[in-house]
Amino acid sequence: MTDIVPAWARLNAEAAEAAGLRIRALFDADPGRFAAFSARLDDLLLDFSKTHLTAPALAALMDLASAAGVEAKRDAMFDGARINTTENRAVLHVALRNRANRPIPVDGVDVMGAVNATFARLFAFAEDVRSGAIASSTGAPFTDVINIGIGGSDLGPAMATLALKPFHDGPRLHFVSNVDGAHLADTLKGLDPRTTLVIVASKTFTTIETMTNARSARRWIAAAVGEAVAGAHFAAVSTALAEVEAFGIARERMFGFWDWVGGRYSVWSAIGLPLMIAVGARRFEAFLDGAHAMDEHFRTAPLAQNLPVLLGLIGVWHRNGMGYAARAVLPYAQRLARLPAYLQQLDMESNGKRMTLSGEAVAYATGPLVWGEPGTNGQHAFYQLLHQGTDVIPAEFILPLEGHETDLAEHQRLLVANCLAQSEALMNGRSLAETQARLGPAGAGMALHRSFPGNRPSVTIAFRTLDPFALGRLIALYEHRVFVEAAIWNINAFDQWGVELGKELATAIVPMLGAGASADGKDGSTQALIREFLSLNS
Ligand SMILES: O=P(O)(O)OC[C@H]1O[C@H](O)[C@H](O)[C@@H](O)[C@@H]1O
Repeated sequence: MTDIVPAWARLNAEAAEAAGLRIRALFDADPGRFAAFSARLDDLLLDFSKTHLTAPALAALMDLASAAGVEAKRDAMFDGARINTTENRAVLHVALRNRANRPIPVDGVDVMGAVNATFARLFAFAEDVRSGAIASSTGAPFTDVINIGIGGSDLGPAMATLALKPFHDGPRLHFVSNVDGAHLADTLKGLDPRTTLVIVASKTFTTIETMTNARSARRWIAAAVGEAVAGAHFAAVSTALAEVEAFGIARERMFGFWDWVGGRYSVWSAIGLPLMIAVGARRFEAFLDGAHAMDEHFRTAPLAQNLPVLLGLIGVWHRNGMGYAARAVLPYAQRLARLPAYLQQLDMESNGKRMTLSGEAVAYATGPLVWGEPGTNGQHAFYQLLHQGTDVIPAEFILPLEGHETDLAEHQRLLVANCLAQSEALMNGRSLAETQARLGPAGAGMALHRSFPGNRPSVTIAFRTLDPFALGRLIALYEHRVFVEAAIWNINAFDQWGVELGKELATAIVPMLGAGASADGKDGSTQALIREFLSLNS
């Protein structure tokens, strides 16, 4: 293992050199560039040739990975070590898709027994809801399922349910997360409480938004079917049995998971129940199979061909070497519309940290701002800034090559052409001279406005088609990329203390928005905003 300090220094030196290069020139100088700066796992292709990375820079990144102990840290996660040190927990979302049933002991007990038993219950429940064997209190099959949850108890199943729309053959799915009453009200409008199943999904079963929405949904159901049988319309996904029972959901309608599954890593657990109901148990298993394929690849492939390692190193290269503060995630697939939001939680809640694992302030930048929208929509909105703005934002294009709409093949060609055109345009730009030549003398005054600096990096992740297996594999790729970056930054990717302060203050402000409680002691702005609210709501 090399020492980390010289490894960082070497990376920075390589980055300083590479920053002076034109990406396009790297292709001109090396016909083998694509082969050298791409990697694949079956049909999944990671193309990082349209970046400033050079062979010595990649070697420096590999050294950094080794100096940071990425492999040992990875193995510790897969072996069930308590790597989430600030919460003293193991991190074992990989156990949920451990399809080979490799024993994974936590405190000496193999977790796979509990995992498999829980899946057996979940799959039976999901299939019974789909077939109507588990029916509503009226005896009619459930036509609609509402998942009430937030953060990791919403984004995963909501993202995946949309992504796998062509595979839906169960009841309709709806997701309510925001405590804004508009979310619940708009969702309930048009639904029949007599044939609606509500899944209350909360790891802790204390999250204020979820519990508030769940209580209101319960009133809506009970008003239609009666309090005595309202429970037939509920299921719960949680790690907190006592809280679930206190809410009035029967033990047999509760599906558990474990403290070693982080919220943003929980789509593979019982939190995936809505997806199981939408697409069925077999396809959910294919989703797990895809993640397992990526887990095995991450666990065993040499670092230089290891997709999550490479993607993580590219992240470090852009964030630390090149100094870019953001990255755009741009899926060229409308059904991946919620993927950027999902990745925002996965990435920013994991790596938005400023303390090292040993409790010192980090001396380098950590997690970037992650944002995006599907293409081609984004092209007509914010790509202007990507092409001509003053900041360079590396883009990650995600591209399923085959669409499901075979009768709309022309759409797919247009979609793919646009994706390829964008990475080409970002890299090549259009020089002032070329712009002048194209515009001719008449357009001389416009040439500066209409030229493109280019030399803007991007990565393309392409695969055959968006199906359950490919989605599972893609999400696992991103999970492990976040892991690799955290390993190099020496931070804990698995806690989220940064969300607590706001929750605490909100709880204290709630009474101040009702009658009587004093806002004394609050700052002038907060007091004035409270008065503003009270003047309209008293
Ligand atoms: O599942 P729950 O316990 O309701 O938590 C829901 C979400 O809220 C928390 O504040 C965390 O920021 C998230 O990581 C979590 O996924």
